[in-house]
Order: sequence, then C-alpha cells, then structure tokens
Amino acid sequence: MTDVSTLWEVGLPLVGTAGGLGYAKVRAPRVFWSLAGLPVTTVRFAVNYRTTMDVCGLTVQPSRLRAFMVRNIARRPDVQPVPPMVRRVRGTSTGLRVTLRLPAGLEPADVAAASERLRHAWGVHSVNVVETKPGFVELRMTGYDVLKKVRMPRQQLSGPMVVPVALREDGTAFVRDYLKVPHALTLGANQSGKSMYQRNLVAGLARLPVALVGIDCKRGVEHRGYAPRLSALAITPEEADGLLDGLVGEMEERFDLLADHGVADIWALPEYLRPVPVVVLVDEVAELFLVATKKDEERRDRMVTQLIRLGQLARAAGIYLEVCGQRFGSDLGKGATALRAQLTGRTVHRVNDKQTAEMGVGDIAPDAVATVLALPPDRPGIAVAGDTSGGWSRIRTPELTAAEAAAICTAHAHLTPDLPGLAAYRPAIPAGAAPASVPLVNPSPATA
Ligand SMILES: Nc1ncnc2c1ncn2[C@@H]1O[C@H](COP(=O)(O)OP(=O)(O)OP(=O)(O)O)[C@@H](O)[C@H]1O
Repeated sequence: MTDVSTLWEVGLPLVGTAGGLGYAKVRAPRVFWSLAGLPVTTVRFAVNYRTTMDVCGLTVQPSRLRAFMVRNIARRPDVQPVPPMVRRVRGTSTGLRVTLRLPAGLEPADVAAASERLRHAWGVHSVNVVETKPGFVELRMTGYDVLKKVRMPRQQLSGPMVVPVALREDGTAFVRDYLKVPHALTLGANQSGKSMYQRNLVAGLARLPVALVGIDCKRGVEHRGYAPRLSALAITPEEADGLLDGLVGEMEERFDLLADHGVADIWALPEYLRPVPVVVLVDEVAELFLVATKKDEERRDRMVTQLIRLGQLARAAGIYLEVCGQRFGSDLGKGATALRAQLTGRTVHRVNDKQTAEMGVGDIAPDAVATVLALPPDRPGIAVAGDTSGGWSRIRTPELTAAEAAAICTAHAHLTPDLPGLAAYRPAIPAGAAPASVPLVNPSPATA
C-alpha cells in the first residue's frame, strides 16, 4: 500500500511535468524554451565550450607570453590552444546570446563558417554570428524555430524613421530604417507574402509623423484600405504620372529650402522648419512599365525618369521609395535596372525562378540567392532581407489582416499631413474615417 502511494506521490507529478513540458514544446515553444531549453543549453554550453571550440577549429595557439606563464607560473607542462574568451552569456525568451572576444588569428568569418557545427554541438535551432565591434562577435542562438509563429520582440530599436516590420531568424526585429537605407524593393511571386509585408510596414509608418503616398495601379485594391492615412493616392498609370511629377516638384521645393538654410538634408534643419518626411509606396511596379500604345510609351518613359530622379536625389529631401513587385529586371524595359540600383534595401520572398532571385539579391548579397531559392512554398511571409552592407537574414512578418491594417490607418488619420502640391490626389475617405489634417511642417517650438 505504502509503495503504491509513494509511486502516486512521486510518479504522478513527474508524469504531469513531463507531459506538460511535452505539450509546451509543441504548442508553446517559447514557454518550453524558458522552462527547460534555456537551463539545459546554458549548462551544455558551459560544460563543453572549450571542447566544442577545439573540435570546430575555433582555437588558436597561445601567445608566447601566455605559454611562458602557463609553463612557469601555473607549472603546467602542456600548453593548450585557446578558444575565444567568453565575455557575456545572456538568456532571452527565444534563445541564448554569447559575446566572444576573438583571439588574434580568428576572424568573425571563421566563427560564422562553423555556425552549423556549433548549432549541432549545443543542440539549438540556429546559430547566427554577428560582429558587434572589431574583435568581438555575438553568437545569437535560437532555441526553436521562431519564424513558425511570429511574435515580435518587445524591446525594439527606435528612431525618427525606424519601423519594425518582421522578425529575423535570430529572434531580433527586422526594421526599416529610412535614414540608413532610404529606398527599398520588395519582390515575390504570387501568394508569397508581399502584401502582408506592406501591411506591416504601413501599420508601422501610420503611427509616425510622416506623409504616406500610394501608387497602386491595380485600381487601388491594396492601398484603398490605407486611404485615411494617405496624403495622396494614384490608382491608374495616368494618375501615377501626375503624382510623380508632383513629388518631383515637392523635392525641388525642398532643395530650395535646404539651399536657403545651407544644409545638406532635411534632418539638419531645425525641427520647426523641417518638412514632413514622405514615404512613397509603389505597389506592383511592373504596372508602371507596361505599355500598349506609343502614347503609353512616352508616359512610361516620363514616369520611369521621375522615379529614377527620386531614387537618386530624394533622400536628402526626406522622400523615400518603397517599391513592390513580382519581378524587377531589364525585361521590364528602359530604366528598370537603373531604378533597381537605387533601391538598396531588398526583401525577397519566394520567387518562381533563379533569375528573379538574382534580380532581388544577386547584386547586394550573392550568397543569399541560394537561400531565396530554398524558401519553403508552404510558409508564406518568409523572405530574405538584405542591403548593400552585404548582411542578410531570413525574416517573417507577423500576421496582420487587411482590416486590421485599415483600422490602424483610420485610428491614425489625424496624423495625415497635407501636401499642397499633391492635393489633387488626396484619396476619398470612407465615411466615418475623415482625417483632421496637420500642417506640412512640424509645429514651431513657440507653438508646440
Ligand atoms: N507572415 C505570414 N504569416 C502567415 N501567413 C502569411 C504571411 N504572409 C502571408 N501569409 C499568407 O499567405 C497568403 C498570401 O499572402 P499575400 O497576399 O501577402 O501574398 P502576395 O505575395 O501579396 O500575393 P499576391 O501577389 O497574389 O497578391 C495569404 O493567405 C496570407 O495570409
């Protein structure tokens, strides 16, 4: 009887805990990681760090001084090769971060090349290596597949033009920072997740003091929902033509303002004089390039020229391009590759062919092409994001419905600035969502 009751008392909680952990592993990997994965991985890392680094080829011969000290002060005859020094170990809700000081003879690329071996040695889902400053790298381990069900980290980078859009596979937020990467291109096949990406971007931008301008020549099917937060919208190539002229006019006026104050870009102006930043969202860019008649051709050439001018010059005037499409290559016609070269931020979802993957990331991060081609078709929203720094990573946006994005735009309609030069393109607002306009420039310190 006593044996049976002991079995119940000890066995039941054990079985319950094991069952709970098994359930959490599948249904709540974040909880499982915090309760079991993190402690186990931390111990595993601490116990076999030196051996792992040794077998992964990440140790170097010690300096002569160190060898001398080991032999003569520590009185040890054998002088072992040294691994990178562990400077910091920090657990997160998705993984483990380890800062390493690299010894002379090792470079970040050596550690990155071993990341697959380290991942297996420590039994984690992924290991990403990031150089934090010269001589230091951070190993960003994730304990589970964070892209399976995206939850954005609570702590996010901030700045005047920073928008968190998606989650990287190392568990950090992927942000669009318009001051660092002013213009960007998003590519992807049908149903690959481009609209979801745009929705997340618009939802983030809608909360900032910026003007949003939409060009959606699919009769506005994507952008109409954002109307309360748009300062201008073009839904046909004819309207896009006029709108782009208006934007170039706006840019030239801003250059006059910069010249009058002797500064190089709008962020150097005092806040009360600074024109509101403008983000131009172009959906399905191929629609601007397609021509049926000779007259269309003239319009196309004009639009492409204006877009290239904006791409080349508008950053200083605080006008940023966010272009989206299925493909963007020389087959679209004159000016396509010149425009693409200006769009240095790249996000490439699943594509149908190698050529499109190369159009997307081949010029900025050639080693990312294979990863784009391997993006799983059954997981829409996963993409490769990179820029001209050569750095890239796999990302996935959180799910956001069109209705939720539209609701965010309506809730922030009062932030929609008037752009007088584009007033003719101000979209009609659905009833009940009328925006109260704010002035073109930020309020002066006296009135703020
Ligand atoms: N990050 C994501 N997480 C989960 N599901 C997603 C994600 N992104 C997209 N999807 C789903 O994939 C499908 C296609 O997404 P979306 O409409 O964004 O693709 P698209 O590339 O814009 O397609 P199209 O070019 O045909 O308009 C939708 O059902 C959407 O809900």
